Amino acid sequence: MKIQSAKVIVTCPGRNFVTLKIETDQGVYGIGDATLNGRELSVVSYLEDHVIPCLIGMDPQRIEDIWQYLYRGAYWRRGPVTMRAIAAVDMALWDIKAKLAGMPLYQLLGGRSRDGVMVYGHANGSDIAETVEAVGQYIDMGYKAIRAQTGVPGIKDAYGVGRGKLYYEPADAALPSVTGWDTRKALNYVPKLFEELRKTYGFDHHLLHDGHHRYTPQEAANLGKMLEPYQLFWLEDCTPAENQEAFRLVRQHTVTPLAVGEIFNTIWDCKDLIQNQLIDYIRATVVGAGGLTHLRRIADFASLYQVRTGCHGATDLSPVTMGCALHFDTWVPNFGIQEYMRHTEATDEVFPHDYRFEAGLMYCGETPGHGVDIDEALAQKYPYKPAYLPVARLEDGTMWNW
Ligand SMILES: O=C(O)[C@@H](O)[C@@H](O)[C@H](O)[C@H](O)CO
Ligand SMILES: [Mg+2]
Repeated sequence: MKIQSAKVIVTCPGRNFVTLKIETDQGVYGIGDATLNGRELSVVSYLEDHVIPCLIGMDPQRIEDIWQYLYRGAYWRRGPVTMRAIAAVDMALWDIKAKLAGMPLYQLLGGRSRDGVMVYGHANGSDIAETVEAVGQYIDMGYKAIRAQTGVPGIKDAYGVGRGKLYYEPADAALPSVTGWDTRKALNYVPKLFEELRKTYGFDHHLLHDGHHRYTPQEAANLGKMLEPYQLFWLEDCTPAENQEAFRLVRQHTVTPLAVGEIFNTIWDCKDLIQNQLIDYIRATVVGAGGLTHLRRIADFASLYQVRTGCHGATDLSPVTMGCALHFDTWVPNFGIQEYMRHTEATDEVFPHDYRFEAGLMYCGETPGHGVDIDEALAQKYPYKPAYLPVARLEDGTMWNW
């Protein structure tokens, strides 16, 4: 069997997605997600100019060998662009292999470890009252776990506050919009949100919060400590993680569970965090960390240290990634939770899929492959539209972490 052709499909049903389609000489094809929010076209070029020419004629069943070829053969290893391109190839090849085997992907990974996969949704509001109400709506929808993000008085466009209740899209402008940040104001406000949430809804639901890289290690430790009475499921991205050692300071001061990793692209970004038990959940994803082939290596390494998975699942990860993630989540023994930001109806029409949400859990389908396809004719109707993530500045104008 040979890879006969491959193409990149860029579509923008409300937000941009980059999809790789690999076709074999025996008529079976597979698709993979290559979306890098705000830098999409860099991955399009990486795939079209530097990967696809190498793939033609290769045996698509040699998933591992092709992964090693693309990783080692690039010479310039790692990074979000390279690893997303490798991920797209990897997802497409696993899709092909599962179709050839006539099996849903989770069977090839090792079969079911659970029926349903617990997911969490994104509740947000401009202030505590609105956010409390939004969390109630997610509870009413059946979610067992809810991430809560609130606007903060005195902060312009604080992170995580969307313009709608169910759909939240951070890439909101043709050039980066400027948002504000003030840690002191956030530290004085965020704990009050969770105090109110626990007072209103009790402790039967998991609550999560995303620090979105905004705090220094000492500030993150302070926040984690202040949140302890509210028993969060996790505090995510509490401080930038390039310096993995920074989490040791946070860990020393709080037992609030820590999650990190949505921007990680290989095991090397999280090896020290995991082996030193500095985190509780690893957020790396199928699309961000080189596909299923590498993500399961990260998960297996994490299982040695009782670190569980908590894959990122924002709207900028396409339904193809969500489909693959749910097969991974159905198999992975050290599963923690899966993020689930619903895609819009327009997106779901471009990417027909067999996964479903029911009573706070998600279920991958039984279709051979990862269960997601792309409607190419419909995809063509939504041309690429430049969109950037915002940037964040402190009140004195200092560039900060968005
Ligand atoms: O945890 C999350 O869902 C966020 O960190 C993401 O929404 C993130 O802001 C986006 O994926 C960035 O594109
Ligand atoms: Mg996050």
